[in-house]
Amino acid sequence: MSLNRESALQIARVLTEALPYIQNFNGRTVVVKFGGNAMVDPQLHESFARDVVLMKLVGMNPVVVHGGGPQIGALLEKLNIHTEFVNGMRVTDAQTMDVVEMVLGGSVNKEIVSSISRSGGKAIGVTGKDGGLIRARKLKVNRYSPELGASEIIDIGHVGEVDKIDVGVLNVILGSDFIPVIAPIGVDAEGNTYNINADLVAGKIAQVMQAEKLMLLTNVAGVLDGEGRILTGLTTERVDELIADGTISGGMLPKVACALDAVKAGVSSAHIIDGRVPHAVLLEIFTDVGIGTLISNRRN
Ligand SMILES: Nc1ncnc2c1ncn2[C@@H]1O[C@H](COP(=O)(O)OP(=O)(O)O)[C@@H](O)[C@H]1O
Ligand SMILES: CC(=O)N[C@@H](CCC(=O)OP(=O)(O)O)C(=O)O
Repeated sequence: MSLNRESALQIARVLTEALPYIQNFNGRTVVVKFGGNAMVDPQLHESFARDVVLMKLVGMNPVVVHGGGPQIGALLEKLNIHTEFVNGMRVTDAQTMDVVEMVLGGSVNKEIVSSISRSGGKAIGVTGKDGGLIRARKLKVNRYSPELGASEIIDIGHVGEVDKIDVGVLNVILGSDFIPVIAPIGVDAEGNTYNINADLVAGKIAQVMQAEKLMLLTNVAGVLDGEGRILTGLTTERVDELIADGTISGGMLPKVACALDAVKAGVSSAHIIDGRVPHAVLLEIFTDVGIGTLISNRRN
């Protein structure tokens, strides 16, 4: 390949721009949540895997947590099983739980492991059941009832929240130089299985690992305001306002909540980024280009 001087300098500029980031992030943990929507496109899948492998090769510790909502939805539809969401969480009866476990712990998890391997990396795929990685408890969901004129706690079945993460399991995987790829399924002390929103798992793992960054890849440009404009930075106060006035709703609720919890608990920064942009992870980590919403713990 022959390059003219201008193009060669441009490439060199981009590479040198990455240098301080490579130095700062050396040995640091970065938790990346790969959403089910971004996985649907094979090219995005491939570019995501390459970004993660590159992070590992330059000395970072990427930890991948994945979703799979659309993939679960597709199998439920094939099986003629009705599904619905409350506050961004899938109502999960016993039959749905079986499908969730099959899809998240099976095809989705293994597809990510094999794309990382095709890109030259080494990954180990686990669910939260493996090694007792994710101890879960049943999630209590509050929903406003117009009939009662107040909020009520409703039962949405086998949906969990993280009770405890066993960091030892992650350290064994990371210590052997593998990239952990984690499906968001947990288990309680009695052995009951729970479906956990992947954003919540990513946020908790970032907290217990005291990660440098939590990155939540999604299918929108970031958190949007009422006019559809991207909000590049969000503070605790602003988030509260946007939830109260209904601007942040549905699947964005758990994302924003866990990003805030993570930064409050010591994670240096949390980002909600556009997973539809090829190499979104790479751009966020190694360049000055901002491609989503940065959530910080600052109060104005
Ligand atoms: N203020 C907001 N800004 C952006 N997206 C929002 C907002 N409020 C609700 N959403 C919805 O949240 C969705 C992202 O959540 P979700 O579908 O669960 O994504 P993922 O599969 O990536 O976890 C967006 O596609 C959008 O429909
Ligand atoms: C409780 C709950 O809602 N669990 C999610 C788990 C998968 C997930 O979070 O997938 P995405 O990140 O692709 O949305 C679900 O059943 O869809």
